[in-house]
Amino acid sequence: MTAMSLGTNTAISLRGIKLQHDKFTLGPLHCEIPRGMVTAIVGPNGSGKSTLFRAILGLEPLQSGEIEVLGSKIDFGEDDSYKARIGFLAENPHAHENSFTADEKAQFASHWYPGWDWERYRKLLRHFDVDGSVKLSKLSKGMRRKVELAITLAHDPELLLLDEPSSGLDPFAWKTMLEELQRYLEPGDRTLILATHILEEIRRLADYILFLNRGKILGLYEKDRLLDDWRTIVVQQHEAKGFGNEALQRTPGLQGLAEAGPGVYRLEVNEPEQGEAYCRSNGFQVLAVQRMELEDILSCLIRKEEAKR
Ligand SMILES: Nc1ncnc2c1ncn2[C@@H]1O[C@H](COP(=O)(O)OP(=O)(O)OP(=O)(O)O)[C@@H](O)[C@H]1O
Repeated sequence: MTAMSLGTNTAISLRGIKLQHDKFTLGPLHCEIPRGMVTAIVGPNGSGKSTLFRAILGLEPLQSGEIEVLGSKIDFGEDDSYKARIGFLAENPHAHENSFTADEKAQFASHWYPGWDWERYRKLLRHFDVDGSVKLSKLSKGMRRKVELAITLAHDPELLLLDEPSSGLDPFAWKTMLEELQRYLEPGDRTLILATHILEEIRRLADYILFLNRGKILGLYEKDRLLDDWRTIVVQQHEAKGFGNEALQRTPGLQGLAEAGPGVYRLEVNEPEQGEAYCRSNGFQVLAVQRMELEDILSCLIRKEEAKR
């Protein structure tokens, strides 16, 4: 680990990191994940979200590049004291912990984390409605998830990394989880990074969306900006001009274009005002303009990326 070199507004800096697993390559990734914010890591199955978490925790040797977390440069297998400031919830429970009860696992964690707070742990278990004296192997998947969440939150980490936190949770437990995460974020200086497929989680929690596809970062987007900027515009060509969409290919901010009927086109744009004005001034009547849902924006980004392959 080396001295502080990160800007105070950065929680994690990925500087050209690259690693390889058989046929899967993660990276090279360049990105600064903001501090004091919630970043959702979003991407299709197998895009590398869990691998990225493991790399951030120094559990994956890098082929190249470097990672800085909360001001500490990670040296694989070296000093890992920075981890006491992090809470990590893995995607799957660890089988070697099956014979422990939740309280026994918490006891173990309490020695490791200086900020451990038994009162907070017990409150979280009560709120999640789970019994800490039951062996982890005897708990249902969702119950065990709740225990793991309580243990991850009990030391009030500066940086919280959650890999698909709601996996297995029923809708009531999911709501409790959101409440607890919102409570965790209340002081305003906590950084939460979560990998998730649940769009409602992203809508409710995320400030930023880090979009991964096939081991590459497609972008780090400010969520509100993404939702404000992306629109679908449906246009119809004036008959006198004849059919053809060549002019539409040059629409400002064009991200996607499809024919929706004879002379009718559906555009996806991220410069809505300029895009609409351009269509009007190029012989198209604007039939509809609509904000896009997050899932449509994300699938458009993937389509664009796949088209490059
Ligand atoms: N230890 C490993 N050895 C070999 N391949 C691995 C290993 N870990 C991950 N992979 C491969 O790396 C790729 C990325 O996996 P990863 O679990 O990071 O994706 P993910 O985005 O978290 O997926 P999901 O959304 O399904 O959880 C996959 O192709 C996976 O098979």
